[in-house]
Amino acid sequence: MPLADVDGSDGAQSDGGRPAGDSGSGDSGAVGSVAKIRAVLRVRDFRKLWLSMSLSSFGDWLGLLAITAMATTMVDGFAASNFALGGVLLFRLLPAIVLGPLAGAFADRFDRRKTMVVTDIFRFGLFASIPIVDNLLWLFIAQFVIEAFSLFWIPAKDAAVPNMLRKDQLEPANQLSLITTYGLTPVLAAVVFSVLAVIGGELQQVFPSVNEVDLALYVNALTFLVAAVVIWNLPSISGRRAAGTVVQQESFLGSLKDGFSFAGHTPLVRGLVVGITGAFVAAGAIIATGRFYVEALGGGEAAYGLLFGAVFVGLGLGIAVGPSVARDLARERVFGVAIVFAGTAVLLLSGSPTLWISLVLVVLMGFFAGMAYLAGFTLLGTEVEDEIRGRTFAIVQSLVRAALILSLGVVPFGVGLVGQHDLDVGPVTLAFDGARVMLFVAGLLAVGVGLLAYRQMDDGRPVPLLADVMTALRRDNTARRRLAGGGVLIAFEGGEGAGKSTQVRRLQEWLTQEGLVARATFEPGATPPGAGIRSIVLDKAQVGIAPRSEALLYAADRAQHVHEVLRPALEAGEVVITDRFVDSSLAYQGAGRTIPLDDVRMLSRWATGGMEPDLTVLLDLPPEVGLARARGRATADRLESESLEFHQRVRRTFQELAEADPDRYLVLDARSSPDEIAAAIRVRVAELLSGLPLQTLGEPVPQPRVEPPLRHAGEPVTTVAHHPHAHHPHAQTGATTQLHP
Ligand SMILES: Nc1ncnc2c1ncn2[C@@H]1O[C@H](COP(=O)(O)OP(=O)(O)OP(=O)(O)O)[C@@H](O)[C@H]1O
Ligand SMILES: Cc1cn([C@H]2C[C@H](O)[C@@H](COP(=O)(O)O)O2)c(=O)[nH]c1=O
Repeated sequence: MPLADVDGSDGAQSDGGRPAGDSGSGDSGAVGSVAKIRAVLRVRDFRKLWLSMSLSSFGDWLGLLAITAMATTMVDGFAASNFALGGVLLFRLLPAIVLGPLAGAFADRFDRRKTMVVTDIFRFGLFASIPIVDNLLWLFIAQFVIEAFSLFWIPAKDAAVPNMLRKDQLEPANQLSLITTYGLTPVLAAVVFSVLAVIGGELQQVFPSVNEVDLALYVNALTFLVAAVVIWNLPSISGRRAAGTVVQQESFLGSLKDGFSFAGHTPLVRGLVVGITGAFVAAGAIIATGRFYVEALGGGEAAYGLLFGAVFVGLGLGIAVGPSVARDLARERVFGVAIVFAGTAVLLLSGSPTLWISLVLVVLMGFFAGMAYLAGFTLLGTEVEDEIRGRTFAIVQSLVRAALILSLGVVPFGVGLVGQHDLDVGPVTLAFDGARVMLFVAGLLAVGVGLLAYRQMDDGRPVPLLADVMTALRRDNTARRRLAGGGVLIAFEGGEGAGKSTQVRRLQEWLTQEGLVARATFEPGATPPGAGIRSIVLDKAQVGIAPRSEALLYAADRAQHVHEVLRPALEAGEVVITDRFVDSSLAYQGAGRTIPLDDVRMLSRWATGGMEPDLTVLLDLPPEVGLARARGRATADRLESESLEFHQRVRRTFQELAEADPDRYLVLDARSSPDEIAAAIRVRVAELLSGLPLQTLGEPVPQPRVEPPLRHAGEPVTTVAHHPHAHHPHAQTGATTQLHP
């Protein structure tokens, strides 16, 4: 995959790219949509493509305004101008049904950059020819051919974008494209069209044959020429095709068939196709019933305009803020759920008694539709392989247009067929009409396809939807990991000599006896680079380490620990017990060394990618007692040698952290006997693990007692019992049954 040129710090496609909605850890939620879009725009090739795309989109809207104006003025009479207008729209939508899939196969087979440049040049010529030929028939033909060329351009572009960006950048990139295409450029085109109307009047005095419509069409034509030049200079659009690495063995028809077969047999794509098509049938029904519906509510032109505008307000909001609302929820789920909600809004709309309620429902409907469209579009980019992406996009685009034509054509008949009726229900008389009935049917259809899409795409996720939504809304990544079958992280914290190592070892032994895969580990020093860091930070001879350097050293050890030990083990569904984690940095470097706590927190969050323990056991002990225990064990290291006040600040901070989040902490008096402490820990851990899908040892496997790396001379300590990537021959995943504390 080619690397696009990046001006800023953001990389292009890399293996580290994570699909939108992937519930992997990370702090992505904290990054606002605007920042993400800015980051996407720093990718130079994408920025150029986006600019040229925006220009073409602006031209397209301007062209549509000009063409519709031209068509209606070319004929006389109300009926004829309506026919001309309908003809323009029909000739715009029609080619998609026939040519769409062919265009997709073309995009997958041929160099996408060349396809886009050639189609742009043709569109330039055709748009420029309309005012020159100045004839309604040619207008229809040109319109048809232009649309046909657009059909080759769109899948080539849609399929090329994922090659320019990382997977996690696709959603903001789609947000940007959709907002530009359906929000900014139509408004700009309308403004420019009005300006051209003024200029056109002036110009006509000099060139009588040129009016504002001609001018708009020439400007439009020019935008395609400029886009062709820009795209020609973007080789990354071609992807691997440019390097000639794609060997086409099958025939054109064969690849076309493959496209349909892929869309029909891949549950995710099938779900997307069903959902998007059904949603557009419903959307068509809403457009087709709009006028009748408003009339039935007693509204006129202004009310219709308001309702129409409300759809776009909703759509825009759904696209702009939808991802922030959905947060970490898998986009496969967002898609189906959003369509169901949009359908429900339409169902309610069919029974709405007043225009104001209808307006609110229409905004809501648009909002969920926008969310669904963005999620679906992003999934097509992230989940469909480059080789087949063009065809998949094309099939969806064709079906969307076919769905619109179908419902725009059929629904008005339905409205007429039902007519207007009064229904006597006891003492009340209910008025119902064709528009409401059609809306009701459209709503039902949307809910149905939403559910169908959800079922197709949910693909056996272990997490119930409600729990998934709740944890996503709470931004609780830890709970999300646990729910998704990831392991459980338990941290032990406390001052020197509190008994952490002792309890970590005992807990690991008990869990293993209970048949779970449990791993004990520690900070600092559980990885080879970490061991080097440990020897530096604990070495009393290192007298000049600055507080910030010390914080960075511990953070570096932690980042490696997460990368090499914690994350792989958690992803494998293990119970991981760590002797010290982030809180130690907050207590020692934050309170002890007096670095602002927020700085230490930020550093740790960066190092861990946002990982948090599911449970922290704090063994609380007056420092003088702990230090005495520790000193009885070995000579004091660099931190143990700090003053009593230092260790008191450390203790106080541990206590404050626990007080701030009582649900996540178990605070125990470390002066109790080891047995009492171990028993209390077991009760709490049994509660935490109950029912979770964790790695279990298929049959009892005697745990190897690997001798720990030396932490304190002569001290038996907890160890990484298994190599992080070691395979447990008997391990399997299953819901944890009752543990026996
Ligand atoms: N509950 C307890 N009561 C009395 N002594 C204990 C208790 N738990 C552990 N000890 C003893 O205290 C000493 C320190 O224990 P341990 O190494 O488990 O503590 P630690 O918190 O891991 O210490 P450090 O943070 O300094 O590594 C050991 O000699 C251990 O036997
Ligand atoms: C993780 C971590 C540790 N420390 C300190 C705390 C202890 O004094 C030593 C580790 O020694 P142990 O015997 O293995 O507990 O390091 C720290 O200051 N900051 C941290 O983030």
